[in-house]
Amino acid sequence: MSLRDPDAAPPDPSRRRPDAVEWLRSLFPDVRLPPQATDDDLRAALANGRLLCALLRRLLPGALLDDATSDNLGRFRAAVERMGVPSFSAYDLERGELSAVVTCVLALKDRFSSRLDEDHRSSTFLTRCDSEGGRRNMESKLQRVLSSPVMSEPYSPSFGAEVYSPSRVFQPKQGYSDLPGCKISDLMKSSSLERTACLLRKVIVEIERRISTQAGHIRNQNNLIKAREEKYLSRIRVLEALACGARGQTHVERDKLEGKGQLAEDDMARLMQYEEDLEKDDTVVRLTKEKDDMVRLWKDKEDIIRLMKEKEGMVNVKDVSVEDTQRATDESKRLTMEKENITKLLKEENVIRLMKEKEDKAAMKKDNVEDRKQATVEDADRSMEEKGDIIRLMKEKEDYSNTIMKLKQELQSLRSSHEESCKLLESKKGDVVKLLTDKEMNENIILKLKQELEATKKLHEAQSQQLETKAAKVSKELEQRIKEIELMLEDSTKRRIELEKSAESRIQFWKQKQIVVNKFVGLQIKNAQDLRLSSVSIRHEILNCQKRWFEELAGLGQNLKVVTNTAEKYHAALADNRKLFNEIQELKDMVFKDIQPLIRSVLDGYNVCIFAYGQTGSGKTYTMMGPENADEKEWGVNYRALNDLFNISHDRRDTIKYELGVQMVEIYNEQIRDLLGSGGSQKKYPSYSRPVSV
Ligand SMILES: Nc1ncnc2c1ncn2[C@@H]1O[C@H](COP(=O)(O)OP(=O)(O)OP(=O)(O)O)[C@@H](O)[C@H]1O
Repeated sequence: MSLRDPDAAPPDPSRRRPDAVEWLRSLFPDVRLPPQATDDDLRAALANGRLLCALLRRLLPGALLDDATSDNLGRFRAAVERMGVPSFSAYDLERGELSAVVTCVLALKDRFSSRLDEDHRSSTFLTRCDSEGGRRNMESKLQRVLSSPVMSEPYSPSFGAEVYSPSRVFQPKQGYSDLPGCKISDLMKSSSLERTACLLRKVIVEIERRISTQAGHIRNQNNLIKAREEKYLSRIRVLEALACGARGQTHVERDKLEGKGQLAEDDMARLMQYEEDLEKDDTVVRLTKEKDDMVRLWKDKEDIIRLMKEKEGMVNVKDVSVEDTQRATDESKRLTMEKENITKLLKEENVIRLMKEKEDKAAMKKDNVEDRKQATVEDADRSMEEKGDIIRLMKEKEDYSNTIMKLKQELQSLRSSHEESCKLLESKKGDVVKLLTDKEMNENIILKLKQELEATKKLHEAQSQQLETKAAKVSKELEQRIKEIELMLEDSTKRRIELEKSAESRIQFWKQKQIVVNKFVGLQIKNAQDLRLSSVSIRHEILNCQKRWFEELAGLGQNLKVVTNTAEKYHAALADNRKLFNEIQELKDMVFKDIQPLIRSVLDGYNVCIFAYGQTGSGKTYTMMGPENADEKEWGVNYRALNDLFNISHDRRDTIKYELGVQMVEIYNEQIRDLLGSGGSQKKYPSYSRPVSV
């Protein structure tokens, strides 16, 4: 913890923002913050709160407890408020004055800047000690220990020089003092439990060291107070002696004056007054007061010694409770009060004694006044000279009084400083009690860890025993296996020899077989050569055949060309025929007009025959019937003839009644077939020599 000199002058207000900016830049070199940053620059850098959170994480890992909140600024402000560092409002950072923010940053700097240096040294040490993956874990544990109340230094000027250094935590003591650094590193690497125990042991050592340092400080202060006390006691003794000497001398002078009886009445009265003044002089009172002061000093000393003893007792024995301390304090107060009462009584006794002495002296004075008057007159001249001596002594007395006043002031200042020391001791007492409770807690933790370590050790021993037995068993098995393997090796050697022998015989066999195969191969080569010759002749024959086939194919191609030409000619002829036939068909009304008188002669009783003749597909049926679904214009000769006959019979119906009958036959393959009769298709006529009537 950084300690600030309370007497140091406050920082220059104009330097506050640059100081804060410089510090932030030194901690976070990558942050976008120019050296001469303005308020706006600083506001922009700190606005989202990330830099502030990073700063707090760097200064005190684990300070940001409220991780559930996503508001970085809120987390930072809550953390600094918990730490007792002056905080600021969100408005200050957004739009308001930045002085509160700068104050907060500088307060953190004051508190943690020296710790950062130590952390740097600590991280260097840790890097040296442990380069494994567990180093981070170790660092975090160490940081937790460093940030615990046990390890935090009390904020006291007397401990300013005892700034905590993490490297001192690992400074071995007692059982580890003879271990080198690498050994400690090995210890730390050995296991996490041992490492934790080692770390806690070192923490305890550090706590003990601090307590002993505090005890040393208190002892030194006690010695200092004791030395001062002795010095002032000796001074008081000297002053007391001087005061007694001055009083005795005054008495002697007065006795001389009275004895001579040479002083006048007023001189006598002055002397009496002087004596009374002497009696009333506050020297005795002052001395008594100083004595009281001394008594108080003794009391304070005893308190300090008692506190020291209590603290040492607490440090060494560790079993003095707070209740015992309170009881001892009450006892001490009671003793002090009794002592004060005794001192008061003593003072009263002294006063009574002094008053008695004064009364005795006054009585003696009255008895001897007459004698003294005479003696005073005789010694009047000498008394004048001695009066000068008295004045000198009075001056000396005043000097002594001044000295006593100065000493008194010094005593007062000493007392105030002593009271401050007492207050400091009281505050330290609280710290020591806190340290002791922390120590007890740590001791409990260590005890638990020790127990765990013991349990782990036992488990480890049991496991190691199991492993040893297992290893012994495995070694036995391995020995047996080696023996078996040796036997197998012997067998394999024998087998190898046998195999070599059999291989030799087989080689002989294969050599003979090779000769036979060589002969067979020679024969096969010869056959292959013959086959090659025959294949050459066959190839020649195939080539000849191919040649012949190509010639035949060429002849066939020419024939095909002839056929194609013929077919083309045929198709052309067919088209010409069709053309001619169509021309003939166009002349078919014309045909019916030619045969119409012949057909009408049937009505006059004549037999008529219309006979179509031609090759197949030449259009005989078409000429006689016409096309299918033909209209009147397309009718063939038959339809036209019948239509004409029906029209004539219809025209002649008044005069002549005609009966018309139809018969259809087919002549095919020289057979006549009735097409309209039932089962006519089966009815065949033997010949068509008989005339057919239509
Ligand atoms: N003048 C024409 N105009 C159009 N098509 C025709 C003509 N003459 C014949 N045809 C057609 O030619 C084809 C053969 O004609 P059709 O049957 O009359 O010949 P066919 O001499 O009676 O044959 P078959 O002796 O084998 O009975 C038919 O499909 C017919 O329609």
